[in-house]
Amino acid sequence: MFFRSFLKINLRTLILSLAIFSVVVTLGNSFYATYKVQRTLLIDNTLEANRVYAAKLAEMTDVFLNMTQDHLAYSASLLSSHMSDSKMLMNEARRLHQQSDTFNSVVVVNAEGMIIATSPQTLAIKGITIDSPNAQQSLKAKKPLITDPFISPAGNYLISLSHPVFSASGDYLGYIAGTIYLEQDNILAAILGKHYYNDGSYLYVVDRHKTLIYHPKEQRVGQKILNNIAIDEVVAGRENTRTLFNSEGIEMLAGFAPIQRAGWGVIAQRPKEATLAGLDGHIISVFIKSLPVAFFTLAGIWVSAVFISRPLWQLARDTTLIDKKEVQENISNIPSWYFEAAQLKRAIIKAMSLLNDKISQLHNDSHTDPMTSLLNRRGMQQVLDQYQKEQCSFAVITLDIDHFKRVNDSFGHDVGDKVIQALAQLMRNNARQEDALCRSGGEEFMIFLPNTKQSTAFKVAERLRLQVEGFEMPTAGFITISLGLSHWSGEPEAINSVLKQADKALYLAKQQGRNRTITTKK
Ligand SMILES: Nc1nc2c(ncn2[C@@H]2O[C@H](COP(=O)(O)OP(=O)(O)OP(=O)(O)O)[C@@H](O)[C@H]2O)c(=O)[nH]1
Repeated sequence: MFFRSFLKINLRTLILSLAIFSVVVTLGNSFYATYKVQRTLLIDNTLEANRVYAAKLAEMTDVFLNMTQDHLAYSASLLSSHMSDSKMLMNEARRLHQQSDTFNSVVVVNAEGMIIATSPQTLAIKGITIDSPNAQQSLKAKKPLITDPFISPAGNYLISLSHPVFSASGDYLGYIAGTIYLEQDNILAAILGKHYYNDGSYLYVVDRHKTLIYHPKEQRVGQKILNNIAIDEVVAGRENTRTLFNSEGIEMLAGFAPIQRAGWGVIAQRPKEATLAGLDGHIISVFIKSLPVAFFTLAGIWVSAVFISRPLWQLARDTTLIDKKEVQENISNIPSWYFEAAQLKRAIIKAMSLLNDKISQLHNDSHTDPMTSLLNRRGMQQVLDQYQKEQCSFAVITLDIDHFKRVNDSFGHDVGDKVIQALAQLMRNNARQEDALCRSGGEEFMIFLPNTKQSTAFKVAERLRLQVEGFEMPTAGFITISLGLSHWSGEPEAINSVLKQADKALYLAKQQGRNRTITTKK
């Protein structure tokens, strides 16, 4: 069923459908590929931008920590011969504290762990011996150190950078330490704590134990984060990018880098949704911009489809009217501008002319007598139908060879045939172009003379009779014919009755002695 209706689709529709299908598939595929490429590009670029940003901050933090350690080292060298000079200790602590916003406080601790100088002095911890494990890290280390975050005796959440103080003879005398409060303003907070994103992006810093040191949500500072692949990697010292879900289940594009000096990690991340937010609009604008070209392409295809299919369509249409007279000329006039159409047109024209020849030959064969090439009874009937249709008056002569049996009997059938053919030729010689000659039976003939008066027809009959009489037939010699004549002047008289009258006249001619022409009396 489908196949049958499929066959009825015309070539133009087929070309158009195929072209539209190809255009839609190609465009759709291009949009999909563009979307995919843009999406991957946006994600990769964002991941890379976050990694670079995190790496830059990590590098700046490393530079800052190195510089800070250098400052502490310088102070430690100044204090090595003045650890018992409390005024000197106090002045150096103040200088270090006040020269920049690096430290929130500075303390000097002796080898026994007792705080012997502070700045600011309001700290009120001078004389206290430190006992918390975190605070004791610097004492035990006896080398430059950045502590893990801890809560100070004064209740601040901080980290401490310390440098040991040795005497000229190399004895350990204590250390000088600067503290950086993680929840207050200072240079490190300015580097790591303040960022100006407004699209849901943010940055945070973890220490070597995966504890948050800086985070935009201050309440989360101090929280330990487990099950975060970015944090796992960055504390292992790797700089990389990752797509992950944050604690709120939001998909994030994270770039991270370690701060080598402290063993911390900086993680910069942006929501994937915010990254891709503009992409749909971008693709829609690409689609809208490509519409005019798509429209003109389709219009071009449509025009081409019409142009290409027209010759074939015209050929197909005209071949369905093959029985119409003017079809061959119409087909010849079809402009077939490409090879296949031209070949097809040529083949159709050739087939049609062969067919017409064959048909007219068959028509001739079925309407003529093969021996004499005169009309047979079918041909005669066609002529009569034509006269009747056109109301064309005519005279009819029926004629018959006299004693033809004798010819056959005396000379044989072949000679008889030759006589019949010779008589047919004599009839032809006597006839006008418009006369119709017919062999109506074995040795019986009829001559139809359109638009001819009975008297004229009589003269024609007599002329023929005399010619036959005077003509020597091959082998058989001389013969005679008898003729009967009648006339049809149009309706209402039936044509058949006119033929019967002619037959009757012939019969009379035979009866009256043969070799004569008899006209019917009306
Ligand atoms: N050779 C030959 N003979 C034919 C043909 N058709 C009919 N005949 C013969 O024509 C003869 C007609 O004979 P008849 O009907 O007796 O008439 P006829 O001998 O001509 O005598 P009338 O017509 O009375 O003068 C028959 O012998 C047929 O066999 C033909 O095609 N060829």
